[in-house]
Amino acid sequence: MVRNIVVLSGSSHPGFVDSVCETLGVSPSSRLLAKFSSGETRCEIRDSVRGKDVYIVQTFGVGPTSSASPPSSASTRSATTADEESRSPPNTVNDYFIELCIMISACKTGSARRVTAVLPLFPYSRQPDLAFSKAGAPLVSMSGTTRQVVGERGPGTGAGRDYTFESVPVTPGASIPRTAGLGSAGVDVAEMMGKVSLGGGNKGTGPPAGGNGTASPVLVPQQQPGTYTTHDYENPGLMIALQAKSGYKQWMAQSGSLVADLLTCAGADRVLTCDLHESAYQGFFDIPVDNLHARPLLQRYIQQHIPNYRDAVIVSPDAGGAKRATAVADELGLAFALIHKERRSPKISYPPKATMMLVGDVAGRVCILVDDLADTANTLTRAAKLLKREGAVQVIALITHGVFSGDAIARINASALDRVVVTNTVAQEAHRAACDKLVVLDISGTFAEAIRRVHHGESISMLFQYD
Ligand SMILES: O=P(O)(O)OC[C@H]1O[C@H](OP(=O)(O)OP(=O)(O)O)[C@H](O)[C@@H]1O
Repeated sequence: MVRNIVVLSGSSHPGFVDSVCETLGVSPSSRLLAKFSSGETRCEIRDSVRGKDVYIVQTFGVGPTSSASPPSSASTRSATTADEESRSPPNTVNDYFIELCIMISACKTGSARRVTAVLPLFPYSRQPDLAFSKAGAPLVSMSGTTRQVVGERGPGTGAGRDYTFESVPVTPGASIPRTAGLGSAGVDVAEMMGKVSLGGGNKGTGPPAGGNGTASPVLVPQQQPGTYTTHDYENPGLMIALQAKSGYKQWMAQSGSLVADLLTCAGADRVLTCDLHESAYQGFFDIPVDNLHARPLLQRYIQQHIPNYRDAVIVSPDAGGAKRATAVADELGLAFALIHKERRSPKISYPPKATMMLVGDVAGRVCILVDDLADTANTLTRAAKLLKREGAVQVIALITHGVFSGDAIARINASALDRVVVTNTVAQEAHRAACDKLVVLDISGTFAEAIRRVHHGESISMLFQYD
C-alpha cells in the first residue's frame, strides 16, 4: 500500500482508475464531477488533499462508454447532480480537458503538495504547433518560384519573401482592406461563406485574429460535420487552394503549446502519459513529463499469442511510426516493412489523392502492424487491404491508443484486419462489445508502478529495459 497519496479520477475512464488504485492498494478519492445544464463543468474535491501527493487520471478518447458512464460515483452524487447530468450533453475531449484543469486547480487551491496529471492518452498531441509537411518543413505555398510562410509565430513580414527560420508572417489581411466578417478585397464573401468554414485546431469560430503574432483560425473547406481529421493539416494542396481563394495566410493554431501552457497554468507539477504521438511534445512543457511505453506489453503479446512469430513481419502503416515499429522489430529480431502513406497532391485540389506504397516483402507471412493510435482506423484498414493484396496470410494490428471514433469499429469489422490488439488507455468496453476482432490489454499496472515510482522519487526509465 502506498501512503500519503491521493488518486482522483476524471470522468473519462473510471474503470482504469479503479484498476490503478487496486494495484496501488488505495481507494480512489472522493470528488464530485457534473455539468450544469448550461454545459459548464462542476467539480468538488471531497477528500482533503492538504500536503498530499495528488494524481489526477484523465484520458481523452470519446466513445459510447464515456457518455454512458456517470461522471462521478454514486456515493458522491446528489439527486440534484444526477438530474443535472441527465440533462447534460455527453462529454467531449474538450470537456474532459476542462474538467482536468478544474480538478488540478481545485487541488492546488486545496494545498496539495504536488499534482501530477496522469493522461494515458495525451490530448491534442497529434496537432503540431505549425503545419508541417511530411518532409518535416513548415507548409508553404508555392507561388511561382517564391515560397511563402504559411504559419509561424510573430509579427508580420511581407508576403513573397524566402522562408528562413527567422521569418515571421504578415498580419492576415493587413495589406488588403477588409469589408465585413471574413471578406477581403477581391473575395466574394457569399461564395467564401458557402465554401469554407473556420477551423483552427478543432474548428474554432470567429473572425481571424489580427496581427502581432496572434494565432488566427485556419480556413478549411466545408465538409460533413465531424469528418475532419488531423490529416487535413498535412495537406498542402488544401492549404494552397484555400489561400488562393481567401487571400488570407493560413496560420495554424498553436494547440500543442497552448495545451501544455493550460495544464501548467492550472497548476500541474508533473505529467505522466504514454506513447506520445510526438515524443518532442515533452519539450512544450517546463515541468517534468514522463512518457511511458506500451511496447513491453505489446511485445509480450506477440511472443505469447502469435504462433511462429519469428517468421512474422513487423509493418509500420506510415512513415511517421517507422521508428516505433522498428524498435519492436529490432527487439524481437523480426523482419520489417514500411507502408508509405502519400497524401500530397501535385495539383491544387480537394480532396487530395492519397496512395499507399509498401516497402518490404510480406508474401506468405503474418504481418503485425504497429502504430501508436487508431482514430478513424482508416490508416489501419487501408494498410491491411494493401498487405493482403501483397500476399500476407494474416494481418494483426497492435495499437497503444484505440480511440475508434465515428464508424471506426464498423470499418474494422468490414476490413481485411484479422485482429486488432489495443491497450486500455482509452475505455474499450463498448468497442469490444461491437467488435470480435478486438483484443484489449490492460496497461493500468504500468501506470500504477509509474505512480508508485514518482511518489517515491524512483526512476521511471528503469521500468523500460531499453531506455
Ligand atoms: O486511424 P486514423 O484516423 O487513420 O489515424 C491514425 C494515424 O494517425 C496518426 O498518424 P498521423 O497520420 O496523424 O501522423 P504521422 O504521419 O506523424 O504518423 C497515427 O500514428 C496513425 O498512423
